[in-house]
Amino acid sequence: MSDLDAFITGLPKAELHLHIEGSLEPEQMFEFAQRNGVAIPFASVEDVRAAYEFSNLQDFLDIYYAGADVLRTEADFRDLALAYFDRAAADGVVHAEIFFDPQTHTHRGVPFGVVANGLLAGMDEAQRKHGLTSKLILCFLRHLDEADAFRTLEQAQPWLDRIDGVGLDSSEMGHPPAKFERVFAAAGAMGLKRVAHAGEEGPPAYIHEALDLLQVDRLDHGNRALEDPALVARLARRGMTLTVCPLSNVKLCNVASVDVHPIDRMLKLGLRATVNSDDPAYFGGYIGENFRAIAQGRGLDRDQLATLARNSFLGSFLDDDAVAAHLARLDAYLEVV
Ligand code: HPA
Ligand SMILES: [Zn+2]
Repeated sequence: MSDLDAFITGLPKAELHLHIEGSLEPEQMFEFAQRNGVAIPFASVEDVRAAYEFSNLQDFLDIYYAGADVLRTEADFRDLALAYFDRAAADGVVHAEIFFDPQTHTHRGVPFGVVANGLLAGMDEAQRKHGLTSKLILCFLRHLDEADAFRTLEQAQPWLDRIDGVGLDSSEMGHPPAKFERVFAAAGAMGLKRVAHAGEEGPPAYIHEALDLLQVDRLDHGNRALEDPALVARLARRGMTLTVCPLSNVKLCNVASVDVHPIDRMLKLGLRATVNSDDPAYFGGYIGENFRAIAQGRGLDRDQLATLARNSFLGSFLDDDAVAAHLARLDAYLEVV
């Protein structure tokens, strides 16, 4: 391992943009398919990996929703979550705020509680096993309508003490944040944090809507804000956290390569950017790989990498004392390396 690899791995960090269904590795897809008696349209793990060539978000989503069909039982969701936390812990993640897509499961007959209880069991186990803390964010699928999102929020009621926020994901183009203004207001009134994918493929106007209509506490991706200087200034002034996902941006053809990724431009513009893995099983790497890819591609130095890690704690939904404790641990690490 090079010095830089070791520095990145040891850097305490939080992951703020991770779809747990997107951590389903091909090997696990076969394992779950077999134990649940589910047929999958692939002959081998290599076949699955070969299918992961995407030219846009929708290409990926089609295969991602198909893959999720092997997830049936509480044990599946627990094992899925724990496998992610094992990898995250090995990459120096000490806190993770993970997304789940309940509608992907309830629409095929898997009850909300099976999903939530399984994930929560995995989260509890990760805390015992690794000391890794986590929070759960319920994402509404934006290609479905708002009434469906309201039904999902209703189904979540018994678990709201263990769910920290709501998010908005799936096909962005043609499904602007405005479509979900009322359900986000309802979630906010319940005390839930609010985040939304915006500006991944969609225009800067969608980011304005996420801020103005959804009142988001954090912005997922946000890359296309760079096209709108007034928006950049607004985000910087507010200290809005952007959960940037470099390998995802490249795999979904939103950025040509990590060599031209705008992560350092975002930092220079005063944006509170963070590095995250999005759907690591599909996009070629977990958070450590994302850090390494941009460090190499953009020649980031240790100070810039440390800023990205610091931003991950500042942008988390942890309370002030916990954030201060993580920042102190990060500073202590930077003192000794
Ligand atoms: O990268 C993504 N973008 C939008 N929706 C998603 N759902 C899973 N991953 C993604
Ligand atoms: Zn995402």
